[in-house]
Parts: sequence; C-alpha cells; structure tokens
Amino acid sequence: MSTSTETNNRFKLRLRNAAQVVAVSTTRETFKKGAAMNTVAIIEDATVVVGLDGTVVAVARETELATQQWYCDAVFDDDVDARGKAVVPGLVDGHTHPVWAGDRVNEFEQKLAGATYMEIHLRGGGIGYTVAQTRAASEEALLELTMGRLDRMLAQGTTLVEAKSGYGLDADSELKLLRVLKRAKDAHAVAVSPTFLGAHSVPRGMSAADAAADVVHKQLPVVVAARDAGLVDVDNIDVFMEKGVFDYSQTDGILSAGKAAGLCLNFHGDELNHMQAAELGAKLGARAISHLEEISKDGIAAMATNNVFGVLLPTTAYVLRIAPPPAREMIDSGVPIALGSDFNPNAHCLSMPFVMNLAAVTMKMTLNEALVAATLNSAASLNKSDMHGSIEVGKWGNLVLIDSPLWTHLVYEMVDAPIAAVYVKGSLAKKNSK
Ligand SMILES: N=CN[C@@H](CCC(=O)O)C(=O)O
Ligand SMILES: [Zn+2]
Repeated sequence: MSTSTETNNRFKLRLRNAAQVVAVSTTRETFKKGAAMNTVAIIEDATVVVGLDGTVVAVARETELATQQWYCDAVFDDDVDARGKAVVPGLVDGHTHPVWAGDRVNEFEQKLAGATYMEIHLRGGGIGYTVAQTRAASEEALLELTMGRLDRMLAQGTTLVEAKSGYGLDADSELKLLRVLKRAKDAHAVAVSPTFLGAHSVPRGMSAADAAADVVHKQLPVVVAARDAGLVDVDNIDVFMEKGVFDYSQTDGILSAGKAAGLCLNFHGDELNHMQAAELGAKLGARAISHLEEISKDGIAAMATNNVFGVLLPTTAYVLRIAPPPAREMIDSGVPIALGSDFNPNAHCLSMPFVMNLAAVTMKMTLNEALVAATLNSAASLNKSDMHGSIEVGKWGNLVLIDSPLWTHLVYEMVDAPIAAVYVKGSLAKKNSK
C-alpha cells in the first residue's frame, strides 16, 4: 500500500462482523415519536468504521463493505473482532444532578419507613441538606466527585449526559457548580450538556417569591456573564415547579428570563402534584419537561402538538413508591419521550440500562421504545441528536459493545449489564472486565 493510500484510507476504529449493530435510525431523523418509537434499525453481521476525526464513516453489513475497494485497502488503528456481540449507540442520560457532596442514605431509611419526599424536604432535609453540604465543599472536591460519577456512568454505557447545577442556590455557589461542570466537561470522555438550576429549591429563610426574584435578577445575570466570558458553559435552564417550591407564575418568570438569555427550557414539572407544567412548557416553547407523573390529558395533548420532550425518570417513582408517569398514553398520543437516570442524592442511580429496564417493567415501554428514549430522543431533548443518539455516517462514533449477540441483553440483565467496552469518538473510553 502506498503512503498516500494509507493516509487516505487510515481509520481510527473498526468494529467488525457484529451479530447486530443497532443503528437506531438510518435516515438522520432528529427524533422519533408515536409508533416510530417502537422501530429501531438493526443491521446484522455488520461493521462500523470510525474515521480519524471520531465520526462514523461506514455502518453496513460486512459482506457489503467487502465489495468496496476503499474498504479492502483500509487500515485501522484499532481493529476489533465483534463476532457474537451487539453494538448500540452510546446511551444518553437526559436528566442528572451530578454535582453534590454528602449523601442522604439516612433519608432513604426514613422514606422506607414511610416518610414522604415533601415531608423530609419541608423539615429542611432533602435538597436543603445537600445544599448545605455542597456549599461547604471545595470546587476541587466537587470536581473529583463529579468525575467519579461520570466514570461510573461511562462504564454503564452513557456517552452524553444532561447535568444540572442546583445545590448552590445563590449566585456564587451556583457559579461554583457550573465551573465544576465545565471542568468535568472539558476533561471527561462523557459529553456534558450543562443546565442552570438556581431554582431547585427555596433557600432557608426566604419566600418563594424572593427566591424566584433572586434567580431572575441576581443569579441568572451572573451566570450569563460568566457564560459570555467563557468561564462556564450553560445550555439549558431548569426550575423545580412543584407545590411548596416554585408555582406557575414564578416558574413562568424564571423560564422566560432564561429563554431571553438564549437558554433552552428543560424543567421539572407535574411530579408530585399536577401544576399545569406541561401546559406551561408548551406555551413557552420548552424543549423538555421532566417527571410528569401527574400530567393531565390536556398537558399530554399540548406536549404532543408542540413536540415538547417528556423526559421520564422511572427511578423517581421507584424510590418514592409513587405511580409512574403515563408513558404509554404519552407515547400513543405522540409526545416524544426520552429517559434519564435522575441521578441525585434521592435516587442514586448511574445506570441507564437499569433505567431502561425500569421503563419497560414499570412504565410498560417496549424494549425498542426504551432504547430510542435512551439514545436518539434523549439526545434530541438536549438538541444534540445531530451528533449523538444513533450510529449513522457523520455522527460521533460513540458505541457500546455488548457481550451478547442480542442487544436486548443490555436491558434484560438489569443492574449488571453485559457491556464489554464503550467507545467515544472511536476511541476506547472504557473496557469492562467480565
Ligand atoms: N425533584 C427535584 N429534583 C430532584 C431531586 C433532587 C433531590 O432530592 O436532591 C429530582 O429530579 O428528583
Ligand atoms: Zn431532577
């Protein structure tokens, strides 16, 4: 082979002859809704090639590729025999709270004994407890904790994660958390979509109205200035819209201010009580609303009409022993559904395969729907499905290699998903021992 051929035909990675490559999509659709959520593109006896720039250059049956001259002449920096294995896109976690110190294992015991989330919250535990621990922690300590959590997510197949601030609740502390997220984003293989969540709770001694005003007039301007100076990255703005936290008009005001600052609206709503969050999100042009356990029929219709993503979090209903959101009705009505782990001190879950299992068992989603919701649609809920969420030419070569010829083992095997390796932009990012 000549040098020039070698240069032109050198690639970063080949995963060859996989029993199944689950591309999810082959048409570059940005998301799926309705019946389409139950279809995933699968190519059997297939090969994926990733170029030196980290993007997919080919995904096809090995026999088809073998007829092409470029492929026969190609050299691969990493050449992996994937026979007997399946490949799915890197998983996308649509909702996490990864920057916090301390833990709440004591509250887990209280909840098991019957205390509700709001009872603990209103007596100063819950988010309030974590805010105190997180404010007291150094930026370096929080970075180390966050990096460790991203490592554990990566080992479970996650390659893109939405990540919230929200345990600072004042301008300086929220900025500290957003700086941690930027440093983690710049340093870690897992891609991060950061979210400003200064409105996660009402700080002790403040009214909700004063807290909402603080978010709009103090925190948000500081965050926007830091973003514009390149000190932090912020894609989305979030509010915990809930009875006893932020009401309809406070949430409207905070989200509207965030939208004016160029942020995507991606907020907590209709979780413990029906708050008309879905209706508000549709009115404001929100990209996504999370939780939705208490969504109304009108809210479902409004989200479907406006293509507002429902980010469903099956760990919440599981740990709080509440009814899960009406996923079936939402999908059948045309709401685009994504999934998230909701990793936080209340729901300590870093595993999207387990989330997919819970979605299938407790929310009656099919395995195909769970995969679409945990890949293409989660990426789309973050406006990132141009490069994430499916195995298609031109997208990042983010790939999960499964130690089974059937991809469905990823979900079936629950908390011990058989993930052999995870590739990010065509580079081996995590190899799991058997
Ligand atoms: N519901 C509000 N926020 C989180 C819980 C955060 C916490 O309890 O620390 C959630 O999505 O479940
Ligand atoms: Zn949350």
